Amino acid sequence: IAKMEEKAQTPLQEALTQLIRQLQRKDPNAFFAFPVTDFIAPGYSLIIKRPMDFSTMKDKVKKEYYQSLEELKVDFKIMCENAMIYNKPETIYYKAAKKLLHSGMKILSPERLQSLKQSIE
Ligand SMILES: CC(=O)c1cc(-c2ccccn2)c2ncccn12
Repeated sequence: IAKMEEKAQTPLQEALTQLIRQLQRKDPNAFFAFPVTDFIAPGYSLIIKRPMDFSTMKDKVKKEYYQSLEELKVDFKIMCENAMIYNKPETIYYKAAKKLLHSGMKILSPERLQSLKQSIE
């Protein structure tokens, strides 16, 4: 059976993987773990033009799509904003997104990213 070869992560990929781990801890219900389907959210793909979730972010890290830490921050904000667009304010998903966005902005603060960037160079 072919052994799945693990490719060594670059310093940037390492940092991105760590950040996603920290962010996902703030989503204990795993509402943001996987893409939202039209099955669980009727009409989702018609309303949300740029879907995003943590599994997609991890895939982008693996495929070296992200060239900077800021690009992860962009996707994270889109993910949270999508949930606050599709879901009504009184829903658990809207409230979870608002809370996640708030916690995430601390984890992805300019100061934190700047010091992380210096450690990668
Ligand atoms: C993130 C989001 O908008 C979301 C996640 C979910 C979700 C995620 C995991 C398990 C169940 N539901 C969801 N369900 C209905 C409507 C919206 N959502």
